[in-house]
Amino acid sequence: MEDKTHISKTHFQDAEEFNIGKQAAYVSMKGVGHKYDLHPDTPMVVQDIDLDIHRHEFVAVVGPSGCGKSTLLRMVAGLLIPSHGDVSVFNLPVTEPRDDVGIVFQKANLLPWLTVRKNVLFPLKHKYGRYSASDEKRANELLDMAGLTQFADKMPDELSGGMQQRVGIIRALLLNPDILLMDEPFSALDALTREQIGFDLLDIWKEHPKTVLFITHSITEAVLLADRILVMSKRPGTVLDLIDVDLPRPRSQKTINSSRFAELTDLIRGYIYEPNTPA
Ligand SMILES: Nc1ncnc2c1ncn2[C@@H]1O[C@H](COP(=O)(O)OP(=O)(O)OP(=O)(O)O)[C@@H](O)[C@H]1O
Repeated sequence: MEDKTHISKTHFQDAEEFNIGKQAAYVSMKGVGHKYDLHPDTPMVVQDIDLDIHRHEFVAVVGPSGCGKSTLLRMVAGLLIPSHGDVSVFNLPVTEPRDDVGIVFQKANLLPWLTVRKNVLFPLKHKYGRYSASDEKRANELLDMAGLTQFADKMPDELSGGMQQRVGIIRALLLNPDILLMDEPFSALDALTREQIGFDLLDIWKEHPKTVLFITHSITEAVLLADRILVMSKRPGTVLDLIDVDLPRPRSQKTINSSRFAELTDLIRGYIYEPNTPA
């Protein structure tokens, strides 16, 4: 059996060493573009993307459907190598998925034959062949934080969609990634659950700070959650603006009702619903 302590240190040492240079970007995209088919006549999907995401920053990406938001995330995740430009994590080119980068997708994809707690612990078990009592304690703490303690021994199909998505987030957090990539994680949820789970995510993020790249269709969700918002044009997706969300934290329902919140959402709506780029 592999020695987990050793593995963890090896995988996470880039982040640890990188922390020395605190000003440097955890995630960096320089001149990034991509086309899935390299034929000269095939148009780019995304183009000329420059973005630095710093330690513990929460950056959301919004843009019209098909503008390449998920493509960007997949490049940071190491699931896709850009055809143009450079993507780096901790100043290292991204060539494959990394253990210190967690991903949450639209569907939680829980294993239906495992309890909630075992689902959360599954990546550790899969990676290291076992998990420790302290891993289990941490899983319980995170489940508690997400209000899921009484569901820990239930099977996934006994949970609502919102609960399943919370479990997916906790599962990603249990590996303690330095970077969390979230690809429309709440888009399958109803509006009320979606808003509540957004607040839950902010609580978890406050207790367990991560560098977050969050893809969403929802302008209000982006403004509620993020420190900065990358607004993309329609395909080929380029950067229309990178907006500082100067709303105080902690954010609450009061934030949503504030005039500044309305100004920021209006600004982004203006970008997305105006014909910024030719069809
Ligand atoms: N594996 C692939 N092969 C070929 N084309 C792809 C592939 N994945 C995505 N595309 C195309 O790239 C474009 C951007 O897709 P992507 O999913 O990144 O956009 P998106 O902004 O996340 O979309 P949405 O908001 O609708 O989820 C789309 O036109 C899509 O059809």
